[in-house]
Amino acid sequence: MANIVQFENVGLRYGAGEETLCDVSFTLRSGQFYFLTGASGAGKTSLLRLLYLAQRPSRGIIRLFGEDAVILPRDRLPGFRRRIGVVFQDFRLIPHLSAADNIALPLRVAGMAESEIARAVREMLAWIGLTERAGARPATLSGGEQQRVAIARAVIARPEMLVADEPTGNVDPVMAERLLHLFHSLHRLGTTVVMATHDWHLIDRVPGGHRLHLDRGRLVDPEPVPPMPEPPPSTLVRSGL
Ligand SMILES: Nc1ncnc2c1ncn2[C@@H]1O[C@H](COP(=O)(O)OP(=O)(O)OP(=O)(O)O)[C@@H](O)[C@H]1O
Repeated sequence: MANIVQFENVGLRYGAGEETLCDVSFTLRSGQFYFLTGASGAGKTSLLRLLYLAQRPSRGIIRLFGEDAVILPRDRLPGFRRRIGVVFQDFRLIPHLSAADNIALPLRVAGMAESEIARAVREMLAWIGLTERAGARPATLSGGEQQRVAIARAVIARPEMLVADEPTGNVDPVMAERLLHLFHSLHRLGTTVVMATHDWHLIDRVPGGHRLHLDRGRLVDPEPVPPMPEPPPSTLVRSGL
């Protein structure tokens, strides 16, 4: 199995002061599912930004698709970025475009014929269960619906790697489960998935999934996933249990 990403002693410093990421080294293998965990402020978004080439490291080596990504000339960045689908924490859907046009965006940028785009978008809308909302603007969609549109846009051009920053952060547990199912189905098709999450219990839902854990900017051995908390006693009384 090929290595798709290699970080060696990567450090990232924003301005002066402490490094936000320090001596981060890991390898991601093609076709695997990775969870990136860590407390708020541990550096998850920063690490993902290095991964999808939105940010260069302050030091260290990053190899992406077998090439040195740190010294990659600027004109080769777009080609590399097209191989990576990104689901942003805040969705970043274009407000004046419909759900269908948001999803179509990567294919339009790539210059695909409109008839092919229409077919691919139809398939994507069906896959995310939003066929009926094809013409809706993002502001009229629920958080979970916007999230699914963002996922469809990230994967429509069949990226080799999908990077998602807290994709289940703003949705209820049922929607979180559905979104995870979408990611899992992509993983089964061979896409490498990297998902930052606070939701430790999602990790149990992906058999064979790997975990990278950040603690204040350093990758450390993850502690075991804590058991699901008991409901507060008042709910038990109310439900007569
Ligand atoms: N552009 C930036 N300029 C300066 N500092 C930044 C910048 N982006 C992030 N930081 C700082 O880097 C640290 C790590 O932030 P980051 O967003 O990577 O953490 P995170 O683990 O993703 O947090 P969360 O779970 O809350 O999203 C924080 O202290 C943050 O304030």
